[in-house]
Amino acid sequence: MSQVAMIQDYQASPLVHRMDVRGLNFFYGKDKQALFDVTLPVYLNRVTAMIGPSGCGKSTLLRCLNRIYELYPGQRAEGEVLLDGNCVLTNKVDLNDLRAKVGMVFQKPTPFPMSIYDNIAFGIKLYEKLNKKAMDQRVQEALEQAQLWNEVKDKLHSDAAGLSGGQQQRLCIARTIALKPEVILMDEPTSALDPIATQGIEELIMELRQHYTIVIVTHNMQQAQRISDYTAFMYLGELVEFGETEQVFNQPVHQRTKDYVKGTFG
Ligand SMILES: Nc1ncnc2c1ncn2[C@@H]1O[C@H](COP(=O)(O)OP(=O)(O)OP(=O)(O)O)[C@@H](O)[C@H]1O
Repeated sequence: MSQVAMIQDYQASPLVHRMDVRGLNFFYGKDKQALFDVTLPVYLNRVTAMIGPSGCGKSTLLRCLNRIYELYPGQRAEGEVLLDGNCVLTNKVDLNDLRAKVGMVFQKPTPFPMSIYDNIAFGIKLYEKLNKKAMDQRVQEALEQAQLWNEVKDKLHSDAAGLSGGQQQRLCIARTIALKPEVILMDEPTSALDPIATQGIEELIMELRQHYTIVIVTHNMQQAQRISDYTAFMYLGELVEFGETEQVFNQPVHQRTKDYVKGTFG
């Protein structure tokens, strides 16, 4: 199926809010405010792309969705990020549960220094006690969904460092999927990859949309157009425009969005 056909297919299913960001402000220390009153929905089984010039706050916003900023002292969010009706920014939401429900894939593939199999099993063991057969099955399912199984099924116990960059990134996606998350956050997941590996990851993202909700930060506007259903355009920490990708790129409402998507600035 062509990429365009795949996108149209998904838009037929009803639009459901999977997460909601409301009035979000973010601070690095006392002096630096990086997000200003950001409000947007994250729709179920859709890919949402965050675009905008360097330093506009895309990664900061992504990092609020699973509260990963809490690992760093002095970083603070105000406002609401709702998942299943609960605000994930409060201590009432258990951080381990949250990180399992909202998984993250980073810019550079970061496999653990262990075998392909153990890279996947490691995270599962933190949350569940599975017997060998169930674990084998879960590892296989995750690798199949990440479209890596056929390439690695005969070398599951080899070091993950021996995989190519694109394979390593698919392994990281498999590792995230293995925890059965509801939402997957991706921070420029293809920027360290060559064009062929990039295409593989883009096709994978469109497949994964059947089962997961995906939010991706990308610098690549063609990529945002190819793979996302919704686009958020940010500038200087503010959300300038949010809408269907087709509309944001072809009929942007705001002049600043128009200038950015046409490449006039940024
Ligand atoms: N650890 C930090 N301490 C202080 N300021 C930070 C920190 N990380 C990011 N910032 C600032 O917050 C703002 C938003 O940064 P962020 O990384 O979210 O932008 P971005 O849009 O993802 O940029 P890029 O596209 O370059 O990755 C920038 O002004 C940046 O300098």
